[in-house]
Amino acid sequence: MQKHPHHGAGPSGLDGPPAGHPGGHQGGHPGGHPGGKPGGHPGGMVTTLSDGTPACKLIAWEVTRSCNLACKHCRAEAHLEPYEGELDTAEAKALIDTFQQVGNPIIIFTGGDPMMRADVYELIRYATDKGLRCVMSPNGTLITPETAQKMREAGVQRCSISIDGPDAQSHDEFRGVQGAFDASMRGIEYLKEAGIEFQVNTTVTRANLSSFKKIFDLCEHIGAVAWHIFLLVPTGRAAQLGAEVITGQEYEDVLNWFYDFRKTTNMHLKATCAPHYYRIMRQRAKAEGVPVTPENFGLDAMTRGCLGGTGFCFISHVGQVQPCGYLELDCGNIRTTPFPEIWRSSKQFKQFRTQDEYEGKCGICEYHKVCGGCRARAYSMNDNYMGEEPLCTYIPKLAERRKA
Ligand code: HEM
Ligand SMILES: C[C@H]1O[C@@H](n2cnc3c(N)ncnc32)[C@H](O)[C@@H]1O
Ligand code: MET
Ligand code: SF4
Repeated sequence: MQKHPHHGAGPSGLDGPPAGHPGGHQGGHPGGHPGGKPGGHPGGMVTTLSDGTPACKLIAWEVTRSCNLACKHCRAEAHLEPYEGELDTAEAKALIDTFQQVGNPIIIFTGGDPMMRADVYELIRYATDKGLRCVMSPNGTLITPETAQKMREAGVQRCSISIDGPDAQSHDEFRGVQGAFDASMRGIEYLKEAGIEFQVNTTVTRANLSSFKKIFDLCEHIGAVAWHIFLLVPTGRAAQLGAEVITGQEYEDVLNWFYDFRKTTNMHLKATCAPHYYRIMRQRAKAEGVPVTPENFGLDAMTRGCLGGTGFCFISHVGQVQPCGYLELDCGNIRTTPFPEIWRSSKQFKQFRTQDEYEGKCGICEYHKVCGGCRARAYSMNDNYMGEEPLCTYIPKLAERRKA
């Protein structure tokens, strides 16, 4: 394997991508991507609604905010006690009834811990019966053989389990509860026994930067079908974690490592909240003379960095629609405005769909269409959700020309 010239020695002791190439590639991985996974997701082909609005491909729905963990970085500042004003079963079903008016999105039943909501299996069954692809993101500690079976019967297609350190000590320290790592690993075994596939989600911070490869190895070892990395957004409890935000250069390095890792594995690797990965992927592919086509890069060739408001949205525990969970922007509430109307007409969503509305570098960048910058970081770090991505080191061609 050829190492990228600028990334031969990674940050904080990263020691390079794993050797060998077991034929892994992003292409035909049977992962649950919006946009048409092989043999699944019928709505994947819908790209535009009849009025020209982009179709919604993925919805993260916070069915409850309650959670038994106390992660240091939690955007939701989730706690165990029940929250006031969560949607009841009838409201939740009425919301599900509206989803297919905006496409045929994958529904991520998230939280909090979605297992804290007693009727979650009933809701998933209801959505599955309508033909929606349903996935779930429990933290894994509460899964038992019985609940794994309930998930299976409800039609859950995949679970994400967050792992933020390569071992119990580092993971438990970050997630705020002793024993969380072992409990999540046990939960994963129960999922496997029930025949439910799982992916690992990892938030990259200064604390786990040097363990990046170890976490990758762990994901392979335990049999994850995918590894999704999230880059810390300093919001919620993470607003106090400024020192955990890595630098723009470290960020470039991590994403270059990520690009190299994908050549060595059958896991599907996806960078979420790291929109400039899609720029880096193109820069690297160009340097290697590899065209960015679905044959070579699978669905990564067709998606974009930040999907907030363009192909993705978040619905909070009380029905507030947001571009994503990390950006608490009130784009409308499903209790007062039908969800499809918010998707089509919210002022902020329309802004996200128009390059001229973007400010700073992101507004003039030639990679805009494939990146978009993290709107949540622009807001949490610089108070301007249309501002430039604070952690991008790239200087757009137009900016360079203007300087010259
Ligand atoms: C199939 C199983 C999947 C699970 C269980 C899962 C889980 C999650 C969870 C829990 C979140 C965060 C929601 C929140 O709390 O704010 C999330 C966010 C996200 N996921 Fe996934 N995901 C899955 C697949 C995918 C796929 C296939 C994609 C697509 C390309 C995707 C793209 C995203 C995006 C764009 C976000 C939003 C990040 C942001 O808020 O900026 N996910 N996912
Ligand atoms: C869906 C994923 O989002 C992660 N997550 C929770 N809070 C934050 C934050 N402030 N920044 C980035 N990721 C976060 C969870 O740890 C989970 O892995
Ligand atoms: N609790 C789940 C996790 O940590 C999903 C939501 S995180 C705000 O993965
Ligand atoms: S990040 Fe997820 S698991 Fe951790 S406290 Fe928040 S909701 Fe719970």
